[in-house]
Order: sequence, then C-alpha cells, then structure tokens
Amino acid sequence: MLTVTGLTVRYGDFVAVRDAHLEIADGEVLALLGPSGSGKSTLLRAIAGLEPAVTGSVCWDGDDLSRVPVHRRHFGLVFQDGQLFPHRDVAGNIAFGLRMQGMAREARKERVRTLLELVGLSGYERRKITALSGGQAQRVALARALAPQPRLLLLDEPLSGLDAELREQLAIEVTELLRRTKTTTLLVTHDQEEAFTLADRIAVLDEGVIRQAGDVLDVWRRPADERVARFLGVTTFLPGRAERGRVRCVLGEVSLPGVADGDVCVGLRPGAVRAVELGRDERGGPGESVQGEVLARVHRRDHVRLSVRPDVDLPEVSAVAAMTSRAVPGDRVALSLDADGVALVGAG
Ligand SMILES: Nc1ncnc2c1ncn2[C@@H]1O[C@H](COP(=O)(O)OP(=O)(O)OP(=O)(O)O)[C@@H](O)[C@H]1O
Repeated sequence: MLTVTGLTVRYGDFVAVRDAHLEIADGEVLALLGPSGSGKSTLLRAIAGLEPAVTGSVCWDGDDLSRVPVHRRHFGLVFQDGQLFPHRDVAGNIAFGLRMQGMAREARKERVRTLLELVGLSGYERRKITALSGGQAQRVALARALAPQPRLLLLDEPLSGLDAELREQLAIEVTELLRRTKTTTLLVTHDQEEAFTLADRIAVLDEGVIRQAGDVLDVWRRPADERVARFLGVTTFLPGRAERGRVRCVLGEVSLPGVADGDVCVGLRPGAVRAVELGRDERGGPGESVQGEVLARVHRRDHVRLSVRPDVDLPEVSAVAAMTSRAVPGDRVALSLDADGVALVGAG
C-alpha cells in the first residue's frame, strides 16, 4: 500500500504541490485528475523519487522511501510518449528491466511473450520501435513497465498523445489489463473520461492542492465545492431540496437514493437536462414539466445540443435532445432532468 503524507514539492519559491495526503490500496487504481499545471506530474514524480520533497513522506507498506533511489522503489513508469529505446526492438525494450533484475534468457523470452499477449501484440518481438504506431508504442511501454512486476505502476498521461477514438479504446483495454493483473496504479490525467473509465478512486488536484479524493461515483455525484464541480463538467448551479431520496429544483425532480433530506445545491452537467419537442397542440399546455423556447441548436457526435430559455425564472440552459430531434430556434420544448448528469455540490 502506498501512503503519501503531508507532501510538499517546490520549484524554487513556487509551491507546485502543497501538503498532499494520498493512499492507494493494493490492487487499486487511483486517478489524479486536474487541470493543466495543477501539479499532477510533480506529485507523480515525487512519488517515483524523481523530484525531492520539501516536507512529507512517501511510504510503501509503512516503509519510508525518502532514501530509496528511483530504480530501487520497484515502481513502473509510463509517460505520455512511452520513451522507448529506439535502438532496441520491441522484445529488447520489454526485457530491459528483466535483464537488470538478472533474469535468465529463456525466462526473459517467456515473460516477454506473456506481456505481448497481455497488451495484444503477440508476435511483435522483433518489430522495430520506429515501425510502431502511436497506440502500439504505448502498449509496448506499458508491457515494459509491467514486465518486472512493479508493486506500483505510475502512468503519466499515457494516452494523451493518441487520437480520440484510439484513446477511448485503449483506456478500456488498459482498465481490463490492470484489473486482470491486479496492478496497484496511480494514473495522472487531465481527461475526466479517462479517469472515470480507468479508476476505482479519484483525487482532484487544483493549484497544487488535493481538493477531494473518493470513490469515482461519489466524486462524480458529490463534488466537494463549485470549483471541483466545474472541473467535473458542471455548468449550472441551482438551489434545490432533497426529500426522501428525491431531489427537486426549478427544472424538475430526480431520484437520488441515499441523499439526506434538506437544502442542496444542484449541479447540472449539460446532459442533465433533456429536451423533447412539443407538438402543436401541446404548446403552452399546463403539462407537468417545465417548458422553454429553443434559442440555438448544435449537432454533436451522438446528440443535439440545444440552448433553451425556460419559462421559469432562469437564464438560458444547455439541454440535450435526441439525434433525430428537429427542434430549431423558436420551437417549444419540454425539459426534464436526467439523474445521471446531476451532481449535489458541497453535500459532503
Ligand atoms: N522543473 C520545473 N521548474 C519550475 N517549475 C516547474 C517545473 N516543473 C513544473 N513546474 C511548474 O509546476 C506547476 C505544476 O506542474 P506539473 O507539470 O506538475 O502540472 P500538471 O498538472 O502535471 O500539468 P500538465 O497536465 O500540463 O502536465 C506548473 O505551474 C509548472 O509550470
């Protein structure tokens, strides 16, 4: 188990990470999520032993690692651009750490074969590094890091250099692989989707400070404050009321089991508000849901994003309509809330 206690890292006078506390249990994947420049890489590097801490400690199973050099920590590292050795072939790269460990030749060969199978590149042993695609190179980097069976895998934006589709696919594959190998992992990313796909738990870093850490769903559902919520995609904040597992606000009501009764701040991601066009005879009717007028429409990959002025006392809100929706500016729509996009901000 990794335990980081009160860790502070400075570059000159600038404090890049302040008083960080983190724990990663065996077999767990923790994503360190935060905007660019928030100190994610610095914290990862300090854990790896690549950056000295001013104060605080990094411990493994209770042992302080401050005097243990990088290569003796038994941590695996993967960066954004794999940093493979260009003059070695795929097998030579993966076997590198194993040679350092003094593993015999035959055993090395077998381990390389197993690792290549694990990352979906069976038969690539003799391939040159320069002849790999970006996605293949990252798979090899992952195989190289995993080969010596590190007790902790440190991934610093491992998928950022890849195009969107490949990134999504590899994120799913890597998740599978980490679960199967029960690898304890710290993943640094600025990409929420990647963090939510890969991690069991998430820590949100902002301006060098860990603002919140918790289970993926908890953080998604209950961001600690407005800043964290905005970073997690919340765009609209409304006063609301929770009662017997239901949360009500001016735009409607959703079921959120387990929420304590009382006043709440309801955070809406764009997908939280669904819009359906109203037929001619439904216009202005007393219906149950809030209605509004479409101000703008934009096509997205798998839905239509509408800007809507609700009839209630609220400024314009973002809403999502089905790909087949014909709603255009001037049309009337009925709005409803989708619990999946709703967050309770600062609800503890
Ligand atoms: N070697 C360095 N010397 C001085 N300042 C640095 C150094 N490395 C990073 N910083 C600064 O420390 C802060 C945190 O940087 P860091 O790279 O840890 O952030 P990050 O969250 O990983 O960002 P990104 O997602 O853009 O990589 C930034 O303001 C950065 O400019």
